[in-house]
Amino acid sequence: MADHPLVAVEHLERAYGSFRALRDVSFELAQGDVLGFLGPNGAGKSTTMRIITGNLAPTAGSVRINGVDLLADPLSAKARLGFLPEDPPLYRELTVNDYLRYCARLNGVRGSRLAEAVREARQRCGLKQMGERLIGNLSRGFQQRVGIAQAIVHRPEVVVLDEPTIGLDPIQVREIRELIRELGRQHGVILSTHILPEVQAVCNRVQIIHEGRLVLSERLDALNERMARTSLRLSLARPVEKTQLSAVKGVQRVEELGEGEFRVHHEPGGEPAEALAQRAVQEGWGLRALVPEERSLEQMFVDLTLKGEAA
Ligand SMILES: Nc1ncnc2c1ncn2[C@@H]1O[C@H](COP(=O)(O)OP(=O)(O)OP(=O)(O)O)[C@@H](O)[C@H]1O
Repeated sequence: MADHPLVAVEHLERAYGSFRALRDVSFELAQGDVLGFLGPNGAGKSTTMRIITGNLAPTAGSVRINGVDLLADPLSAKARLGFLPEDPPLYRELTVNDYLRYCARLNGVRGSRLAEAVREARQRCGLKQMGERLIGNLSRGFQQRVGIAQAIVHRPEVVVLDEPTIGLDPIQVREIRELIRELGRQHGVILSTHILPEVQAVCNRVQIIHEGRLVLSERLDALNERMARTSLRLSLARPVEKTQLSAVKGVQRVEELGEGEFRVHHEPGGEPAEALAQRAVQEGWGLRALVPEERSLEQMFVDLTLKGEAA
């Protein structure tokens, strides 16, 4: 089944009564992908995650997990999936080993494979020494590791993580992010989060959902390239016409921001900063500042979800 995408979502729709929470959502996840799934509150992230993990039926559309249709063959499709919900279903009164054994059995791991599966999940999640500890006595960070261990104990091809670093301290956040990167080497990972730097730290793809529609789905390296500098912020002490600035070599377009402030747009890589500085000195424009501007993921998120701009 190596030729299938790990996850293939096609034309997903979900209505709650007359409200359309998802509209024609389609995307794929490939082996090695760590996909950051972003969206403002109420955009449809949880609905999508619940459908993909087989916990909610779509109104229309299909989901295939490594080629297996989730609706037609849910048991087989779900065996290929691991899920860490926002509130992991941990049994505080069980030891880590007992809990992981229980989860492995629920996912069809039996017999001699059981002990090996639990040992491997513990090892991969940094819980090697924690097997006999009660879950209720572990720190929040270690409990989160147990939550991730239960998601991978049956060696699924796809791991879905919902807000995995919420409520952790900065050191624990770093450790869990490192673990997610590590998971990406052996599984396809879908990571739902509100934390944009988290996406930049661990994901190779990013997807933004807004009002039930995907408004961005892109590789992070391509997105970073697109967000690379394409404008300069220029501040001048004396009055200057926009046309004088547009005439400088390399300038594509000029926005007047008021009080001697301008945004000067240019081609990626074709920065006209030097030419502008020279002209400002020659013409006595009173150059106060000339600073490259970068579009951040946060800026793009705001543009797409607040202002409804195209990316
Ligand atoms: N059972 C339900 N009945 C009616 N409307 C619902 C139901 N579940 C979700 N919705 C609505 O569907 C939309 C999408 O909800 P969803 O929980 O998927 O959003 P989300 O992106 O996960 O938001 P958040 O980040 O706040 O969890 C929201 O407008 C929500 O109010």
